Amino acid sequence: MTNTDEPQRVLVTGAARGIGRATAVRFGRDRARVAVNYPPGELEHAQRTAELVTAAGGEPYLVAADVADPAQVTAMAEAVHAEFGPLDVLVNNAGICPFADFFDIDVELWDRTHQVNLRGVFLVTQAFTRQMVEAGRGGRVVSVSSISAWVGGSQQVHYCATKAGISSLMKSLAIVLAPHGITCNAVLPGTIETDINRDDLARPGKREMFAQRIPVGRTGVPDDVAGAIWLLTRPEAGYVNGAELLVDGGMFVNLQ
Ligand SMILES: NC(=O)C1=CN([C@@H]2O[C@H](COP(=O)(O)OP(=O)(O)OC[C@H]3O[C@@H](n4cnc5c(N)ncnc54)[C@H](O)[C@@H]3O)[C@@H](O)[C@H]2O)C=CC1
Ligand SMILES: C[C@H](O)[C@@H]1OC(=O)[C@H](O)[C@@H]1O
Repeated sequence: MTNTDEPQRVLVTGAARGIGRATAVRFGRDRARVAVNYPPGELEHAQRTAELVTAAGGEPYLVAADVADPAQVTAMAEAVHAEFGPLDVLVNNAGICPFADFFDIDVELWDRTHQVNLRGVFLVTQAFTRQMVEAGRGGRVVSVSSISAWVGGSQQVHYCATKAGISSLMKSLAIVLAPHGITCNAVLPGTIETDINRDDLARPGKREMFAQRIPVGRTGVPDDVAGAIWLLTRPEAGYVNGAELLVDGGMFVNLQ
C-alpha cells in the first residue's frame, strides 16, 4: 500500500460471476494484478472474468479454490503468493444464498451456507493477512456482507446469520490487524441483480415490492457494489476501519 505507482496486488474471491467479477474488473481499470478466485467447476466463467480484467488494463491470475475447504484455501494462498507476493487488497466476496423455508432447512444446508459464506471469509482472511503481516506493507480487507446482516429474511434464516457473522468478523479483525496497517471493513449490498437472486426476483410481486422500497428507484447492479469496495481501498479511506457500508439505494432507511 506504500507505493501507489506500483500495480496493486488484489485477490477477489468468487470472481467468476456477479459482484466478484465486477470488482475484479474495477481493479483491472487501475492496471492492478488481480487474482480471480473461482470454485472448481466454474473455470469458463472465470476465464470470461479474466478476459474482462485484461480488456480493462489489468493482469488477471486465475486461481481455483472452494473457499470453504481449508486445504484448497491453503493451496490458493501459496499459489497467489508465488505469483504476486503478498496482497495489497483482499476482497472476500464468494457467497451462496440457497433460498429455503425455515422448516425445510436441514443441517446440511445450514452447514454448507455457513461453510462457504462465513468459514470461507475466516479461512481466506487468515491465510492472506498472515502473509500481509509478515510482509509489513499494510493493506486492505473488504468483505461482502449484506443488508441481511441487519435485517431478516423469511427464506434466508441460514444466510442472514452468516452475513451478521461476516460483519462481526470484520469488526474484530479491524482491531487485530490495524496495528499492522491493515484495515478491515464490510460492504453491505441491498438487492443487486445477479444469478444469486434471479429466481427470487422472478417471484410474483417481488420486483414491485423492491421498486416501492428503494428510494433511488432501481435495484442495484454489480458495478454499484464494486465501486464501493474500490473506494474503501483508496489511500483516502485509510481511517475507515471496522465499518459497515450499506450499498442499497436507501432501502434500509426507507421505513415509511
Ligand atoms: N446479489 C445481491 O443482492 C446480494 C449479494 N450479496 C453477496 O454478494 C456476494 C456475491 O454474490 P452475487 O454476485 O450477488 O452472486 P453470484 O451468484 O452471481 O456470485 C457468487 C460468486 O461466488 C462464487 N462462489 C460460490 N461458492 C463458492 C465457493 N465455495 N468458493 C469460491 N467461490 C464461490 C461463485 O462462483 C460466484 O462467482 C455474496 O457473498 C452474496 O451473499 C450480498 C447482498 C446482496
Ligand atoms: C440474494 C438476495 O437477493 C439478496 O441477498 C442479500 O444479502 C440481500 O439481502 C438480498 O436478499
